[in-house]
Amino acid sequence: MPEMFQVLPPVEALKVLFDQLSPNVMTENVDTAEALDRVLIEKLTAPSSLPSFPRSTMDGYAVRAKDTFGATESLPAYLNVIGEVPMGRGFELEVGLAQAAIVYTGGMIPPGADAVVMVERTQKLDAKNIEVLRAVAPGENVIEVGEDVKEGEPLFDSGHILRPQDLGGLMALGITKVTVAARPRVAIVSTGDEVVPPEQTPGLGQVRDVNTYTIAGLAARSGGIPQQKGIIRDDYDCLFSATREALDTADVLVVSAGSSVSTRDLTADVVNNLGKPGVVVHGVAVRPGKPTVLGVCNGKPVIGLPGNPVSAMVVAGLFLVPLLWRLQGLVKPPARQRVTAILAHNIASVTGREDFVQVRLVERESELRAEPIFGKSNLIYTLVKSEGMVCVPLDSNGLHKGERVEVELF
Ligand SMILES: Nc1nc2c(c(=O)[nH]1)N[C@H]1C(S)=C(S)[C@@H](COP(=O)(O)OP(=O)(O)OC[C@H]3O[C@@H](n4cnc5c(N)ncnc54)[C@H](O)[C@@H]3O)O[C@H]1N2
Ligand code: MOO
Repeated sequence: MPEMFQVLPPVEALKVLFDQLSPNVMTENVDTAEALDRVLIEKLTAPSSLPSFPRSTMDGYAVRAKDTFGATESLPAYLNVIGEVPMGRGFELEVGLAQAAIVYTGGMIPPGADAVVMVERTQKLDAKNIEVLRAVAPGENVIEVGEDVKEGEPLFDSGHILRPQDLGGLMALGITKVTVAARPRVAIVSTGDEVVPPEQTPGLGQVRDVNTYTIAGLAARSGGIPQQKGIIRDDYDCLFSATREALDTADVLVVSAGSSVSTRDLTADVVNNLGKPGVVVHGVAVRPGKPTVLGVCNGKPVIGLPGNPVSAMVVAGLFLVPLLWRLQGLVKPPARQRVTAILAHNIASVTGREDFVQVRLVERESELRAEPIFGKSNLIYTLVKSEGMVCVPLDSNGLHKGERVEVELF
């Protein structure tokens, strides 16, 4: 039996892994239309101003503001209508003294005009003449050239994660292609003689594969492309050839189970033989998830997850998620949503270890309560029934009922 491992705090373990990786980020040029949630790897500035022509924000009449000064219902200004500004086209005529042009919302303000009177603030005298019942100030109801964004203005820094409104903003400027980080391909290999595919009815002593799917989900949410490589027997040669093949076409390898120290646990040996330097961390000061393997094989990161479903999910959250963002050029993963809640029960821990406890959030008397869902890490429905996790920090020996805690939401 091998020696029980030396555990490292999670932050240190992650640093050991990152220190072995190249800082280079793989990029690709993609259609902006397809770039939602991708990490931008270029600095973008506006190639032109928006809007590129002055636009009306109202349906009404484009006028020279000074021609309306002093106008009231009892003493209106009289203006001559010289035409109608068509939508999507320019307008030849200039609006001169005591003149107006019909304009619609979003239409171009014609030359000479500097404001728009809303149609309901006017009265039609005949086909060619109107009364203006209220004065407008210069610029009123007008969007100026560059009011949205000015030519040359910085838009996004490298490292920005593109949101729906960003895609719209880029398209408005005609930026139809962007350089983004390539999505890391994450090969997921599950091991275990007892693990069977979900579509199979488990025999005595067998369980359906859970981890492949929770890990694939986490990887996809972190910008990765999961590659599900199936279930491999607890046999060194089988696991070695399956993981070597998987690594050939992936950027990251995740092995579920076999990360502990029994004779059946092959992950560490396999990682040591897949490439240099092999295992860089075996054992992390975290519960659940202590028997974790982190390695690098010829430049590619490998994570050996403990097989218990809760442990696999916690460890993937601690290492796979930041790793995938780091491969996409982010030093830190985007902050997860958090809420503050009152802890409903004590959570025991010991110093020198981070504990992650799943909690259900319940609103009671307009206060949010975090109810820990205790259970063995071999379960999956403790995770399914919870909304987030509470972390008991390394230097704490527990959290007390009634304490305010931060809940990191799933
Ligand atoms: N003597 C010791 N035994 C164990 C220790 C220890 O320190 N000393 N640590 C325990 C802890 S903590 C964990 S976590 C597990 C880690 O085990 P392995 O990573 O080696 O994984 P297995 O033993 O193969 O599996 C553990 C458990 O998880 C189930 N499993 C595995 N794969 C899947 C899957 N894809 N979907 C669903 N469930 C899965 C498997 O059936 C086992 O029940 O070691 C403890 N033992
Ligand atoms: O670490 Mo095990 O992961 O506590 O269940």
